[in-house]
Amino acid sequence: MGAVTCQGLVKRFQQGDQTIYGLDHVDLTIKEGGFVCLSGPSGSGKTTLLNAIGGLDKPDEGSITIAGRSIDDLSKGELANMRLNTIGFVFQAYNLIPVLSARENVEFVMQVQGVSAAERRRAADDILREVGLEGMEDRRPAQLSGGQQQRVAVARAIVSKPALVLADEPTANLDSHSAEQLMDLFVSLNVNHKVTFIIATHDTRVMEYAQRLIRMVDGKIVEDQRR
Ligand SMILES: Nc1ncnc2c1ncn2[C@@H]1O[C@H](COP(=O)(O)OP(=O)(O)OP(=O)(O)O)[C@@H](O)[C@H]1O
Repeated sequence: MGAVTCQGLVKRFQQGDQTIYGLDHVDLTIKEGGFVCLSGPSGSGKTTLLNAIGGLDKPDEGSITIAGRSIDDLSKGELANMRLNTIGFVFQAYNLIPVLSARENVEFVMQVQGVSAAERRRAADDILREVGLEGMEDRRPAQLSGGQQQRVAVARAIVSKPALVLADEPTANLDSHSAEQLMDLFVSLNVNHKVTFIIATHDTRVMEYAQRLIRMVDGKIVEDQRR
């Protein structure tokens, strides 16, 4: 379900009178259940690639298939639906809603999906326990540490059991212990639920977990290493 195919992706950005290639003819196939890290220097196109795969930013050229379905011609509404039902996003900035508790933050997506209140609560509490936040369900983000907030963000991203998780620098603000816990959680979802992971990172601790390490430079894939 979580397979991804990118063919001939090009994304150009205009910076003054210069054209920058965020993506420069990227071809990439990731199988269902893949655990892939994107590495490369700052500005090499990792976020641009995640945004294209997640349907957040349309490439200028090329085509993308997610879970066997082309997303090239989807409307904004259809893309939003695909994100809601197929993809979990984990960003460096946790994007939690400050006035909501951890549980309410996790429930929020399910509310949009139309899940009943009782089922939402059960699923939110289950996933918060799984990420190690039992007993903290009623705390607001400001009452949690950075690592704990990141785990709420992860719980929110995975509560609906997406086929694909896209993570952009998920450990950037985490201490070693929290980073390790987060990666163990990702691996267990990958192994037990066959969730496909694509993780953009500068963090060598994260790269050690990759089945496949892709290196980008100037919008191009320059190395694709399978382990
Ligand atoms: N909205 C934008 N407008 C103009 N240029 C952009 C935009 N988004 C990205 N770029 C440019 O595209 C290139 C790729 O950026 P991208 O954010 O994908 O890199 P990255 O590998 O994720 O970097 P980092 O590791 O710093 O997060 C960079 O040169 C960046 O300046």
